[in-house]
Amino acid sequence: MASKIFVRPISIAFNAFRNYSSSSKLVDVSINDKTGIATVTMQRPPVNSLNYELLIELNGAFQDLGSKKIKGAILTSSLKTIFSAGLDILEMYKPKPERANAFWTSLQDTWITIFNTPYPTVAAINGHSPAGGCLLSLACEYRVMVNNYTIGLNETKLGIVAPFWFVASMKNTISNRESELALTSGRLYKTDEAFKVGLVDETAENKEDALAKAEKFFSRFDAVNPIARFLTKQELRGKIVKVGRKTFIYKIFRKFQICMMTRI
Ligand SMILES: CCCCCCCCC/C=C/C(=O)SCCNC(=O)CCNC(=O)[C@H](O)C(C)(C)COP(=O)(O)OP(=O)(O)OC[C@H]1O[C@@H](n2cnc3c(N)ncnc32)[C@H](O)[C@@H]1OP(=O)(O)O
Repeated sequence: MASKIFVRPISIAFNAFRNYSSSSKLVDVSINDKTGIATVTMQRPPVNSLNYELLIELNGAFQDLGSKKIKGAILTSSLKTIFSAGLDILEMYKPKPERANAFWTSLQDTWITIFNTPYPTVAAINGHSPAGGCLLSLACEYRVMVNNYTIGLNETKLGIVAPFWFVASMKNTISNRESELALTSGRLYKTDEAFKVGLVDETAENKEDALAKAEKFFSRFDAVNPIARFLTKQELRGKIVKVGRKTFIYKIFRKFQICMMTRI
């Protein structure tokens, strides 16, 4: 039975391409019917800060793509100099418990969805990408970043403790040693510095260049069985997701509040 699944020809997996474009207020999704590559564009000016509504739309977009048999998906931003400024500060300022719960759940769900997609993913980071913005890119399988911007998990500089699954995402990408140095100091890397430590896989001159390089990444899977690929990805990433799910909002929230209070 299993071998039948494994020999399913790739052409069958990809024969469902069709012109597709869907634009909601905060996220635009388009699929190129020639290449089968989807582009998911965050469009929440001024800085694509991640509030509940944007996270819900992002999560929905990546989930929907799972049923469209695409070749891969690129996550990028419609803004000129910002990929994402991370979590919306207003969601964290004196939040109502229900909203805080829904917000936190939507963040974790979105991370899990992107981290676990059956199709390959690339972040085309066309601007600054601190904290939660960096997390989104870490959830993708590959990162191409335009020169002269910054990226990193800078939570400690803000007096915030990065949750376990933020840390695990970083450690899934760069070494444990570099993660420790980066996270404890809240380091934001310039594009070239991020490239040197492997936080980004390629640098780009501009957004077009980043998108072209992102598209090229998918071609390395042309001769790879998509199901075998996905099962391998799950094998590599599954444990991180399991532990991530156990991280409970109130533990994080309490740490955050205590931390913030000590700063006031
Ligand atoms: C519940 C459980 C909790 C649980 C809590 C646990 C949290 C754990 C993890 C936390 C993860 C996070 O992502 S915490 C968020 C971390 N994010 C950051 O530190 C980013 C801060 N922002 C920046 O560094 C910069 O703004 C940057 C993105 C580079 C853009 O710089 P620019 O000079 O181009 O633009 P700016 O003038 O600074 O910003 C333009 C406007 O956007 C606003 N803005 C900037 N960042 C914003 C943000 N993150 N959220 C909202 N608004 C933001 C500014 O205030 C400005 O508003 P106006 O003045 O009105 O125009």
